[in-house]
Order: sequence, then C-alpha cells, then structure tokens
Amino acid sequence: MSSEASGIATASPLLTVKNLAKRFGAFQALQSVSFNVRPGEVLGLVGPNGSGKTTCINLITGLYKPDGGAIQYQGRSIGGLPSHRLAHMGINRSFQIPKPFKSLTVRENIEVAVAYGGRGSDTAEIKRLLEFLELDLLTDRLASELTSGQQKMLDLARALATKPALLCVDELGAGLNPNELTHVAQRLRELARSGMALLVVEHLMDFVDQVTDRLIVLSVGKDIFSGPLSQAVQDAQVVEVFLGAPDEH
Ligand SMILES: Nc1ncnc2c1ncn2[C@@H]1O[C@H](COP(=O)(O)OP(=O)(O)OP(=O)(O)O)[C@@H](O)[C@H]1O
Repeated sequence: MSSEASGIATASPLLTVKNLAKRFGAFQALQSVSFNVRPGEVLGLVGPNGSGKTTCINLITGLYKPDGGAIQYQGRSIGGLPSHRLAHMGINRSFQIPKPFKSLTVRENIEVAVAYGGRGSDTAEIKRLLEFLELDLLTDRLASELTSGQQKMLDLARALATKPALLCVDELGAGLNPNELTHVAQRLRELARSGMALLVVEHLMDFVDQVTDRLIVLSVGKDIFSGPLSQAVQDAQVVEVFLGAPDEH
C-alpha cells in the first residue's frame, strides 16, 4: 500500500531535520540535509559511500552535535541532546557494526539496554521481543557465541526493548543471508504498521525496495532527491550519483 493510501502522508512529522550540517575539522561531511519522517513511515536514507548517511543517524541519535541546522522531534528541538536522553524520549538505533557485551548473555544484553533506555520493556515484553526477532532459543547464550546475523538481531532487540517511537537502523541488511534478510524486512514492516517511524540506512536495493515507503538520496552531504524508489531510479541526478555521468563510462 502506498504511504498516501495508508494515511501516513497526512500525519504530522515525528522527526523534522532542516539544513543539517556537520564538520569534522576542516571537512564538511554534511552540508545541508533536510527531511522528515512520519509515524508509521519507513524512510530510506541512501547514497554512495561517504555521502553522510551514518553521520545523519549519529546526529539524530545524539552521538554527534550538529554544527548547523535543526533537528525537531515531536515539535521539540533535540539537536545536541545526549543519546541516553533521546532514548528516554523514544529515539533509538541499531549500529552498522553491533558491539554487544560479549561476556553477557542475550537476555543480559537486553536488560542493560532496558536500564539505559528508561522506558524499557518488562519481562513478558522482552520474551515477546525475543520471539519476534527469533532470538528466543538463544536467550541464555553468550553474545560472543552468536553469528554476525544473530548479533545484528540482538542489536535490534536492544534498541526495540527501549520502545522507540523513532527507530534508526544503520545497514542492518549487510552480512545477513537471504532468509535473515526476508525475515528482518517483514519485521521492520510490522513495526511500521504498529505506528513506529523508521529511518533506514541501507545499500542493498532489494531490501530498500521491500522495506521503505520513500527515499531520501544523499550525495556529498546534501539531499538531492525525495520520493519512492520507483521514481528515484528514473531521476537523472540520482542515476548519475550512483552510476557516474554518461561520459565517465
Ligand atoms: N568521526 C569522523 N571523523 C572524521 N570524518 C568522519 C567521521 N565520521 C564520518 N566522517 C567522514 O564523513 C563522511 C561521511 O561519512 P558517513 O559515515 O556518514 O558516510 P556514509 O554515507 O554513511 O558512508 P558508508 O555508506 O560508507 O557507511 C565520510 O567522508 C567520512 O569519512
């Protein structure tokens, strides 16, 4: 169903990012990025390596402070707030490279995340979450014993256990096998149906196609396109950014 048909397009934005900018020393990683995400919407953030996707997530989730622009969540300015405060407010994320506490079990890792998130799940909710992500048979395993795909699911579970209203996922698909990809794509869609807003950074275009309602395309720290994937692939500027200008071939 299109976002228009499902009513997402008429909901007020949960997150609004306007002219976001970030420098690392003299290097301007983000020049100006603007977009919004509505409840129940899965917004894809795509672009070539180094275009600024992870930097955007790091700014929205409080790992970095912006150098310019605004980030508003539920109408409130949140730019520069630390991650733990944002987790309490309902913003959480998964990481490109998960770093679970390897000497703790799956359950203990989630309990630590719940303590950090402040609005965390109770025991019954954690059990349901483990089943939802097919981690329920691994509850008492040490994180160090999990496959990389299972560690990604644990990282997602840690974020979900804090009951986010906005979930940012950074290259969740990378390194998953086809069955895991299908499973996690279904789960992300289910989360959106429940009303959660998702911001999904991803390189795998099949996964993007399955999961997202709409895309923002970044190129060298600027947003250059907003719309569905079907339109993005016909946009000359987007095609050039991904494939190079015709005379470069
Ligand atoms: N902490 C940092 N210090 C210095 N430069 C950084 C830092 N984080 C990111 N950068 C630089 O900012 C630019 C954007 O990086 P970012 O990781 O946001 O890109 P990306 O679009 O997520 O790339 P990829 O798809 O490869 O993960 C890159 O040139 C990167 O090297």
